Amino acid sequence: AIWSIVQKNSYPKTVGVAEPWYPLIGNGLLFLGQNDLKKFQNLEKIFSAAQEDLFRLYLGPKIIFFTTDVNMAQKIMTNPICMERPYMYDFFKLNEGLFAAKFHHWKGQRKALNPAFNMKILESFVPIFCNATKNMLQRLDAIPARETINIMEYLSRCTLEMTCATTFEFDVNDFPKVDELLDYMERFFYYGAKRMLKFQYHQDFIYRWTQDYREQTSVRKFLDAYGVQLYNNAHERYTKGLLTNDQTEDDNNEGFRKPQLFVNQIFTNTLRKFDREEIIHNIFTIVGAGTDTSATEVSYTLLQLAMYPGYQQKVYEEIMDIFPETEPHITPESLKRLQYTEMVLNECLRLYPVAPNLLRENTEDITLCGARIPKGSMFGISTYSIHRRKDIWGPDADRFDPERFSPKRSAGRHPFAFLTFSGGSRNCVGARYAMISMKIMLLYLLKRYRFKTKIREEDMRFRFEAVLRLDGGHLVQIEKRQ
Ligand code: HEM
Repeated sequence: AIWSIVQKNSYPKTVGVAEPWYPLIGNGLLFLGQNDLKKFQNLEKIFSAAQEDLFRLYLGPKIIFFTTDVNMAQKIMTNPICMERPYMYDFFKLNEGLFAAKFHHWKGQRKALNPAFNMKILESFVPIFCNATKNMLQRLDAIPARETINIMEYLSRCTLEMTCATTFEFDVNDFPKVDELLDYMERFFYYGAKRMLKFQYHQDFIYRWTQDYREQTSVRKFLDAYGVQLYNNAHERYTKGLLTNDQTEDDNNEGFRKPQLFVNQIFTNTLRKFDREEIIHNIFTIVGAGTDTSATEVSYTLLQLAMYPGYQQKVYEEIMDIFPETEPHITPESLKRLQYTEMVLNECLRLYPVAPNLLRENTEDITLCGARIPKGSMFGISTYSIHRRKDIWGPDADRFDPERFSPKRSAGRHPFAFLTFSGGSRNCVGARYAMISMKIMLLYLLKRYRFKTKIREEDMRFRFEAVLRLDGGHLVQIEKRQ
């Protein structure tokens, strides 16, 4: 107890402390015994009350130096000595993949995999995105009129189909238990995020005795068996010379490029050799990072449009104006013309950032706000709070207003004011992939249906999970357009 008091007072006042704070447990009372809803609310209360650019949150003896300030966020996220992933990312057990990898490991991987998300490759994915969306429409068509559905369930199945098909040419519709697979993936990430806020579970030797550990392990076993099967299959194709990195156009089909699947990129990478473990972890990373995220953001967007029929009509009119055909010709270029739709999407990405908090670690001592912070410390950037700062977004920052992203109002905005895809070189590698696929989903969905909801913006409550989860789900009714 004495040591924790000494530790608390060893920093200057410029680096505040979240309250309530107690010796030994630090800010633990904000989370101990609280449900996921309350945990989220308590964190947000602290963040919105923060006066200092940098303040400390104590999970027991562990400190996280949090910020809700854009300049501080930029300082941390662009500093090469703050690119490390803290130990908490180990809880996801994907350390050999891009998302959770330690800095020395990550650097070479990221350089080698950046080209796997270039525009030419993304363009070759467009038919896959369209097909997955059309399959979703078929499932939605079967829903009786005026029935309330959680649209997220349909969207996550659709994005799983997209990520599996673009990662390793796997059609999830051939898999007899797709819903089980989705459920397992969601649960796997859920346990990782839950463990982050349970500091008493941070030590492996304690966690190993918990029910959560047993459940996370059984979920992982299921997913691992699956990952190994996929790896073996891809490896066999690779040894037979069937995985190539060929990006030339198909002679018989003008303008058509064979989709350059992620697995091809990784097996045939000329910049770096990936071993078996790295390939399996990266496959899980891409499918994991690309499925729930895009589905969540499109769900929030549809819900928001259902709340505001005027905005929905405006997006619909833009879509019909640019893509009036039943079978529109879609390219990343033509999607760029959906400017109002993009403003709406960005506004939803601002209000509902899928990762409400980002974490980093420093590999060398650093001085911030006059305090010397030793290497190996943890930093937290609250994107959710930055996105709702009234000094940046105006007094109505909590309100949905797509005009905030008009070119005029965006001009001069701080580059770290909008962090849904994170910032600095450890940002989201799939951001363009996500934007293209999300626009395609919105395009088809809004062309076909009108969305309605009984949910009101002020009633929305969030749960602390791996992604920003809406309590009660994204409940909407769909009405087929004539
Ligand atoms: C709307 C959709 C998405 C959002 C909001 C989003 C957001 C993010 C964020 C915030 C991070 C950084 C986390 C951090 O700094 O700690 C991240 C990392 C990452 N994302 Fe995304 N993401 C989305 C879609 C995707 C998609 C579709 C893919 C792949 C197909 C993807 C792949 C990744 C990967 C591999 C990383 C780790 C990057 C690295 O550490 O180098 N994401 N994403």
